[in-house]
Amino acid sequence: MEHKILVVEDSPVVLKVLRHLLIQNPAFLPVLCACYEEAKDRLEEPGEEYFAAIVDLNLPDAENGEVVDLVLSHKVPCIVLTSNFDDDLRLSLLNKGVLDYITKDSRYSFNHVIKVVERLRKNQNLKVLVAEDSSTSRLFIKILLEQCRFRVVEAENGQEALAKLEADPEIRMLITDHNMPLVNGYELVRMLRYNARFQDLVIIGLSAEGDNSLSAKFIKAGANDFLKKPFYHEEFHCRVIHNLEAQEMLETIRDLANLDPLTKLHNRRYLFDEGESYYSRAATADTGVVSLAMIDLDYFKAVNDTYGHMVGDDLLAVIGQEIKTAFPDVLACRFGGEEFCIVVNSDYQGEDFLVMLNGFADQVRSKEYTAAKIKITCSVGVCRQAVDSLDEAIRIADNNLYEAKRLGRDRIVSDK
Ligand SMILES: Nc1nc2c(ncn2[C@@H]2O[C@H](COP(=O)(O)OP(=O)(O)OP(=O)(O)O)[C@@H](O)[C@H]2O)c(=O)[nH]1
Repeated sequence: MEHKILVVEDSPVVLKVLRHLLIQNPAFLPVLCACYEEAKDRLEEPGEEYFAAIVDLNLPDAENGEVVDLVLSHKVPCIVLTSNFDDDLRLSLLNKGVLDYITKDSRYSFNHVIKVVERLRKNQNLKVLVAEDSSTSRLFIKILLEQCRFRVVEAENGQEALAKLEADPEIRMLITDHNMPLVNGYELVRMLRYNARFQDLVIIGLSAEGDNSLSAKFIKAGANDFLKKPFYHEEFHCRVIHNLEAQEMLETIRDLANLDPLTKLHNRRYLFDEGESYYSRAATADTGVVSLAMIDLDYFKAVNDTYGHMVGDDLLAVIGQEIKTAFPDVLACRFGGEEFCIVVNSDYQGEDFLVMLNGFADQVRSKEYTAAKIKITCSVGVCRQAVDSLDEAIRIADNNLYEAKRLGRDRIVSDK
């Protein structure tokens, strides 16, 4: 969906620069206005919705920042880009609810503005939970977050917060007060950090003024950051965004380390890191036998030779997707080349793993893939017996895969 960005600026050069930077992102459609009246007409046009506005304070027909009130009265997030830095003016603008106040002191200022708009676009897909028993405080934080286009969920106490986090995996950030009934903020953070599911949740604690030990306690329990109340909303925005961006960067690095870039399945390294725990758990916790399958595409070299390496890549990517769809929530990885590996617990989806593998092989055989309409089959080797380690399971499945190839391909060979 395209987002209209209103730009109100009397300098044609600045308008041109902002337009150029905004259109680099196809999600943005800049709407340029050279004066207050033009902006007013645009905003009042029926059915027009603006995602954000970038405004200059000094316009030929409105010299004292009137455009800010105009934009805010239409409930459009407003970013001020101005040539004069003035502390009092900055404070008064931030109090009005301006999202950011950026001075045109270098060419980096323009990039900063674009970064703010891009952040807003990402925020609209992110849910933030505010856990706070005071409704006034909760509403204040909710308004601050909604200004940044976050989707906000509320909880009145720690227990409700926990229930909402359990029920809604889309919540990416928790902002929690400490003094709450049932479960307090500090206990809530401790509980969450003991649960692997919430490792990636960004947590910001709120501590009351004068309670110096609480902020440290929050951090020790696993919060990413804390804010002392009362806080200035510029600091609030900065901390929220910085912590979110740090977490996003961490996830990107983790993806780069663990995912195969072509198929988006896990890579071999991840299989060896995680797969062993399936077998150790099965041995110690009596969770049933783990099954492992090696899936190898047949005569894949011929695909490369006939259609070229790029088409071969496309085919591998689409087969990766097929595996993801056919076996959701399993440990599935690209083992190497045109070979894939799947590890499942015995209770996986309550279905027989061999039946599922047969269904998958039937589906691959019946389809035509890529623009070149390629027909392909796969051979599968399976290990379903109880073994002590991942290495042992791979060795058995690999032998069975070799046997499937030897018997003519397009088949599944399993040890039981
Ligand atoms: N396009 C593409 N090809 C790859 C990639 N990785 C490995 N291959 C090719 O996969 C082919 C595998 O060939 P072989 O090991 O002979 O296997 P095959 O042709 O599938 O024959 P069988 O396995 O015996 O049925 C080779 O041509 C590799 O170059 C990749 O990332 N992209």
